[in-house]
Amino acid sequence: MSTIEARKITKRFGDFVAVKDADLSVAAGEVVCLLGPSGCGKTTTLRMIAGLERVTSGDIVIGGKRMNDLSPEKRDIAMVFQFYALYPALSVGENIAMPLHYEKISKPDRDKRVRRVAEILHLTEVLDRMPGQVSEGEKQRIAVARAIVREPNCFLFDEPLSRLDVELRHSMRGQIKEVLSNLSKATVIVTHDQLEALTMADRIAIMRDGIIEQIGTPHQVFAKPANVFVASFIGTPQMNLVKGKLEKVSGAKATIQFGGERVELEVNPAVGSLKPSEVTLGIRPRAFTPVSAGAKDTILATAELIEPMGAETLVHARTPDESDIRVVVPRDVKFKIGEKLHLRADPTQTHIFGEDGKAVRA
Ligand SMILES: Nc1ncnc2c1ncn2[C@@H]1O[C@H](COP(=O)(O)OP(=O)(O)OP(=O)(O)O)[C@@H](O)[C@H]1O
Repeated sequence: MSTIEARKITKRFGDFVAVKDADLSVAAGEVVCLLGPSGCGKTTTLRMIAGLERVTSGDIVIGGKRMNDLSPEKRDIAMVFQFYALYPALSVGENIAMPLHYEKISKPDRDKRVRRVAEILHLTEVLDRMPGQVSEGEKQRIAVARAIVREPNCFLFDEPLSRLDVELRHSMRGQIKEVLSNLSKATVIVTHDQLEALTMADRIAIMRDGIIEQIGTPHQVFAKPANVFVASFIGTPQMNLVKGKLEKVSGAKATIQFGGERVELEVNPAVGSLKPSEVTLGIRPRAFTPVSAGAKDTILATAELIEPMGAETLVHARTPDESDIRVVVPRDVKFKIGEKLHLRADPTQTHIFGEDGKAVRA
């Protein structure tokens, strides 16, 4: 059974808490990405699962077995690091076969396994070459081939693509995802690149300051961020997060003072339980529709900077109370700098966060 469970794992370095009470459960065949800013504890979490770092408290359970006291080689996992070192004096095929030397496998079986993973990773053509004679993308695939050739219980990847250029990273994401989905193993990938997480993960665990803030599918963390941090971290351009004052809620309509205006917005019913208070409104840049002047319940803003982005245009605008907002419109919607925008926010993409920063949801 290929599963990974971290149960309330904590890691202290002296007085410093690098990871706090992290719960993570990865099913067989599932890819979970640990995503978060630098220093949030992603690598430490991965190293605790691998056994390269002891947990201060909590349990690591792999394949249903508690692993806390087992060394990395006894955990039946394969790790792929950012800096994969290939043996320069060995051929690609010999590099891939390396992990099998420690196992009792006959030479014909070993060759068969190397050929099979080489086929999966499209390396058959380069098996006889030396590492100096292959491209960076091929080197990365060799590192992955070396990890999967042993057929371990699960995989751990630490920033596997960060050394590759943008184009190669893009194609490798798809290739690694495809290989992993055919292997039915539990996999954890550490990354600080949200695009990598959104494209490769079945679920994403978003970390900040040693704490897992939210775990969910890429769609869940994007469409229903649990708090202001997740909302600000996921999505490009970043979600607009502006302070507002909730004045009253009646049914599905809330009256909110925001951007120098008093607007009535459609909200989810849970907002009805809030007392009048300071709130943070979260509106994705693509959730605004420009409407004509005089339309009701719109947000007024002045265009300050216009950035063409190909099929769309990013407009940086400022509300009368000096909040900066980003608005993305199709390329054919033209604005001039200094022009007044009247914006309607899509209620299904308008999030309300309470004073504690947590999303208010039904
Ligand atoms: N051996 C150690 N001793 C003391 N502090 C450490 C040690 N290893 C990590 N830390 C600290 O723990 C925190 C989490 O580090 P970690 O490497 O897990 O972060 P990360 O999210 O992987 O960051 P990055 O994306 O920059 O690699 C950091 O503040 C780091 O300085």
